Amino acid sequence: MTDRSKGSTITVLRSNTIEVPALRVAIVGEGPEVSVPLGLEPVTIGSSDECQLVLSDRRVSRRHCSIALGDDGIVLRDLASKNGTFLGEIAVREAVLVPEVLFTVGMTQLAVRVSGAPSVLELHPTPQFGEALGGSLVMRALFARLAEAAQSDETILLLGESGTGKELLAQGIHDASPRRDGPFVVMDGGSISPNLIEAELFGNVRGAFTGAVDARVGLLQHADGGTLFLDEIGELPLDVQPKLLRALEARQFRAVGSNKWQPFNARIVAATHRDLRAAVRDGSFRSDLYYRIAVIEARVPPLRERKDDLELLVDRFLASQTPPLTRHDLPKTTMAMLRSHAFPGNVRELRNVLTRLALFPRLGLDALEPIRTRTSSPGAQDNDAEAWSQLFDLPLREAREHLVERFESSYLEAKLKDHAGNVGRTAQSAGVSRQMIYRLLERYGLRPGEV
Ligand SMILES: Nc1ncnc2c1ncn2[C@@H]1O[C@H](COP(=O)(O)OP(=O)(O)OP(=O)(O)O)[C@@H](O)[C@H]1O
Repeated sequence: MTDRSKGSTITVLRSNTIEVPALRVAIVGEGPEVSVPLGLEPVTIGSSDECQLVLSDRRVSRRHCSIALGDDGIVLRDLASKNGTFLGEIAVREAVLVPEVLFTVGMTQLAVRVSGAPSVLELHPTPQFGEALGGSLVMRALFARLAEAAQSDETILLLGESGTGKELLAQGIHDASPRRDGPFVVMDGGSISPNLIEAELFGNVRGAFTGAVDARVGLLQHADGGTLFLDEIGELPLDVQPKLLRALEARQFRAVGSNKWQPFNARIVAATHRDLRAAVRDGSFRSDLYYRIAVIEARVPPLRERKDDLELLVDRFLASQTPPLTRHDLPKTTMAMLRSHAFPGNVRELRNVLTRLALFPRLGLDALEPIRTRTSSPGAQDNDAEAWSQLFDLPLREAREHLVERFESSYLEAKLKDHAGNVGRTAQSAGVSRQMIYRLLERYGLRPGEV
C-alpha cells in the first residue's frame, strides 16, 4: 500500500470484521461540492437517472464508468463509454485510484475523497444466508445485517432488480427469525389484478363484490404466527395503500365487505425492483407507507456489481444438475464469458444460462441469448423435443421454472404482436396490470416495439 492510498483501503480487523474507509466520489469544480458516498457498493457515473452520480454533460454516456472499493483498493472502470474515461491524457479501461487523483469523463473532472473516520463493519461468518449464496464483501455485509434484523419484528424492505434473490432472502429472514416455525406466505403484488389485491391481502366476506361467491381468508391471516412477504410492493394500488398502512400501524385489518376489525400477528418483509423514493416523489407511492415499511431498508446489489460471487453460484447451479456437474465439465472459456456478461436478469439469468449449458454444452456464447431467439430459430422443434426430455433430469422446481419462463416469454411475445406492441392493450387482453407486462418485458429482455 502506498502512502497516498493510506486510509482508502478495506482493512481486515479480525475474522468477519472489516474497517471500511469513509470515501466520497466528488465532482471537482467551483461552488458547493456535489458528491456521493462510496461504500461496498460501486458508484456508477453517467447521464442516466439510474446512476448514483448523475452528470448532465453531453459527452457523458448513460452509464459511463464505475468506481468500486474492493480488495485491490479503489478501482475505476470504464463501462464501454462512447468518449472514454481519462486519467490525465490517458484513456483507461480499468485503473486503481488513490484519493484526490483527478479523472475526467466528458467535460467533468472528478476525484475520490476521504471524508472522515473509517467505520467498522461486521460480515456474516459464512457465504450463505438461508438458501442465498454470496461470498463478496457486499453480500456478506448484507447477510450480517439481515441476520441481525431477523431477530426483531420490524418491517424490512428489500430493494433490488428482478432476479437478485429478494424472495430467497425474505425466506432466509423468516428461517433465521423466532417465527421460523410459523408459515412463510408470499403475495406477489405484480401478478395479481389490481382490483383483487385488497381481497387477496385482507380476505373478503361472502358477496363482498361480484364473483365473491364465498368468504375467503386473506394472506395476512394465512401468515399468522409467521412472515408475510409482500413482493412487488411498488405495484400496490394507491387506494389499497392507506389500508395497508392502517393495518400495519394498528396491527389489525378489515376483510373486504366486513365492519369487523381483526388483529393479526405476521411479520412483514416487502420487496420491490422499483425506486420507491422516486415513486414517492412522483406521487405513485404514499410517503407515510414508505416510511412505515422501510424501517430497515436493504439494497440487494445486481450480479454485475458482485462478480466475485460468480464462482460460488456457478458451482452451486452446476452441482444441482442431474447428474451433478463441475466447472471442468464446461468449455474452458465459460467463466471468462460469464465474467464479461452484464446479466440484466441477474442470478436467475445465470442459473438459466448454466442449465442451458448443462443441456447443450456446445452452445457457448449462444447460451447467453434471450430465450426467444433460440425458440424461434430454425430447427427449434428438434431442440425443443430434446430439451423437453432433458428437463426431466432437472430438479422439479428448476424444470418447472424453466418451462414457465419459456412459456411466459413466448406468450408475451405473441400477445404483444397481436396488439402491435401496445402495452396497455396487451395487459388488458392478458388480464394483468401494465406494470406486470413491463416487469416481464424487463425479465425477458424484450422491447414492445421490436416484437
Ligand atoms: N444469492 C443467491 N444464491 C442462490 N440462488 C439465488 C441467489 N439469488 C437468486 N437466486 C436464484 O435466482 C432465482 C431468482 O431469485 P428470487 O426469485 O429470489 O429473485 P427476486 O429478486 O425475488 O426476483 P423477482 O423480483 O423477479 O421476483 C431463484 O431461482 C433463486 O434461487
